[in-house]
Amino acid sequence: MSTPKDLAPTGGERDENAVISVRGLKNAFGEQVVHEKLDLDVRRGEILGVVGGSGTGKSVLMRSIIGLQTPVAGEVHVFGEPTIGREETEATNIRKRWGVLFQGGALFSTLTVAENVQVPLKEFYPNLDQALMDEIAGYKVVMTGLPADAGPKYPAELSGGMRKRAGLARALALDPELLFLDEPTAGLDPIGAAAFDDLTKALQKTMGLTVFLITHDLDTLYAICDRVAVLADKRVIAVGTIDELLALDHPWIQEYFNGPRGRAAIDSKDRQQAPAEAAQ
Ligand SMILES: Nc1ncnc2c1ncn2[C@@H]1O[C@H](COP(=O)(O)OP(=O)(O)OP(=O)(O)O)[C@@H](O)[C@H]1O
Repeated sequence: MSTPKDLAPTGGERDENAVISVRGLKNAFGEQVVHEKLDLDVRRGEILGVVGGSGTGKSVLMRSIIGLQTPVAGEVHVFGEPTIGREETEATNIRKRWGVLFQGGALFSTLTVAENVQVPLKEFYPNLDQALMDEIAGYKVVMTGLPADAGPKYPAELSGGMRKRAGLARALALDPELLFLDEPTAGLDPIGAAAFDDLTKALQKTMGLTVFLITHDLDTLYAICDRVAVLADKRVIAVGTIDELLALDHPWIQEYFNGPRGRAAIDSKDRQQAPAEAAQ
């Protein structure tokens, strides 16, 4: 077996093809150090799954990348541009190019679905004609698999799965190149979760999206992630395909991927692939 060191991001020069590049990141809350010397590259066009035990700092990492958390030290580049300490106009120009689905959808409860989708449009393009905004919102609602009549509904009138899709519609409002998803399938039933995975994969393919996806969902990792980054010991200890990670001698990685749930996810993937291969 190899060790996590073999797949650990090495820092050093930024990869020119990386959409997100993190070097030497340190985050701390008082005495509690969450990240130390964390390096990570996310390649253009990939779905990168980000996993790690609860409290290892997956959400804090995402918040550092999108500028909601100011790190103690380190550098973050997105689209080749540094994101820390930028002037407001420069930061806005970078922010326009990504969309974020926060845990739970984070919809504004007093706004309808269509109005939620229009929030980023109004923020970044305040002079857009209302009719055009309605048209864009309607298109995004349908694009995420919601019925067209979901637009005028309020979040409280939607199921959990529909709320996630509405959050995704808002994240896609500005046709982003990069999408951040924080535990998108948490709380969904297995069929709803699989459908959301399919939607994410389809969007990645059709829009050429790069996706940074935090998840605990092993089925999601197997179904749609090109590579997986593992957070432990305050940094990314390894990043690679699941097969590459499975070959690593690390207790958490072995327990996570080779434990009962990991094996069930492999079985489920094998069952899904078998009919397709038999049909060939
Ligand atoms: N604003 C904050 N103030 C103080 N501590 C924080 C803050 N945000 C996060 N933390 C702490 O940082 C650590 C990492 O939190 P984070 O939410 O990133 O974990 P996570 O890996 O996403 O966990 P989970 O899988 O449970 O969602 C936790 O110990 C958390 O309590």
